Amino acid sequence: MTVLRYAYLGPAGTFTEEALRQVASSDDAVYLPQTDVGSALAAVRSGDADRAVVAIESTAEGGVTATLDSLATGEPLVLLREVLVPVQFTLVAAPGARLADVRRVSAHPHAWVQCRRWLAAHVPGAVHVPATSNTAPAALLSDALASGDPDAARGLAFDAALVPPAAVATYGLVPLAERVADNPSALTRFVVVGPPGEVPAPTGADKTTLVVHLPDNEAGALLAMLEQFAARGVNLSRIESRPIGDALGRYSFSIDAEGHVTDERVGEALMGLHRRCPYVRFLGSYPRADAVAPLVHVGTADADFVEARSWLARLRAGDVT
Ligand SMILES: O=C(O)C(=O)C[C@]1(C(=O)O)C=C[C@@H](O)C=C1
Repeated sequence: MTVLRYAYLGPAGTFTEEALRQVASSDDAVYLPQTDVGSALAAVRSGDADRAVVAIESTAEGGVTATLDSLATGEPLVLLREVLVPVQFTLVAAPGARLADVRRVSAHPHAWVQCRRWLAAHVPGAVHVPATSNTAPAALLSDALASGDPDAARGLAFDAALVPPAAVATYGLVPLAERVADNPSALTRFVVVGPPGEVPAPTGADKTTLVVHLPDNEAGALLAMLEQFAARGVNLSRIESRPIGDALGRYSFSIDAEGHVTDERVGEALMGLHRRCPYVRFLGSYPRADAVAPLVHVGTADADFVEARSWLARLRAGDVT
């Protein structure tokens, strides 16, 4: 059995690691924690890892821009699978700390956004100390407590940290508050990313992710791009614009479409994009985590496209009956 190496946002205990556990147990795979999403994807590009697991979208923030931007440029990578993880936090601090004394809270920027209202209500005026991941401050606090120096924890840049509930035990920390979240149903969507070369087989409930640039200075170019999907009955579940970065006003569209590249309607939409748009990057077709099959509208099933193509072939052969 090939043991795959997975790069992901560490240190241990992140939600990303929770997503990775749904994909491969640490008994059957090598876990390679990284300091950021860009490094996890770079490890796949350089061949130091076989796969990366990265957050791509959350109910709080929408697209994870570090992931979207890294996938949109550079050596091509493809998405192989998606995984959903419910997200709630535990506020941790050194033993003996009181919620009323918390002035500085360390948190990943996405965690901060997901808990903003809770923080305003329970630690009003607390300053955000940004962290590179949800467990980076947990590791710092744990090291400070383990050092045996009673002043080490006081010397940290924060009084408390928002961490994934599972990280509390991993780092031997004390919870100050649990189930911290503005939205108790918050979800983060993660993707498993690999080098190009394989497209997961269609399941009937799939997603296709694309990066599309529009022609410059063309009125209605965005509408024309969207029509490629609409005319073929392809529903979009996410579309967002990201700056291309070379000039103001130039944007790249990151798109999740329902369906698989082998579906006729998705294939036809892709051909339309290829004809109309200056740049289309295919980031893969993979099974939907919720396994919900798309609604197929009248005239957009595979058989409808096949039949329409043979009708056209008959017309071209002079058969107009
Ligand atoms: O995986 C983690 O724990 C992270 O720190 C990253 C991340 C993210 O990038 O969105 C993951 C889940 C939460 O939405 C907040 C932060």
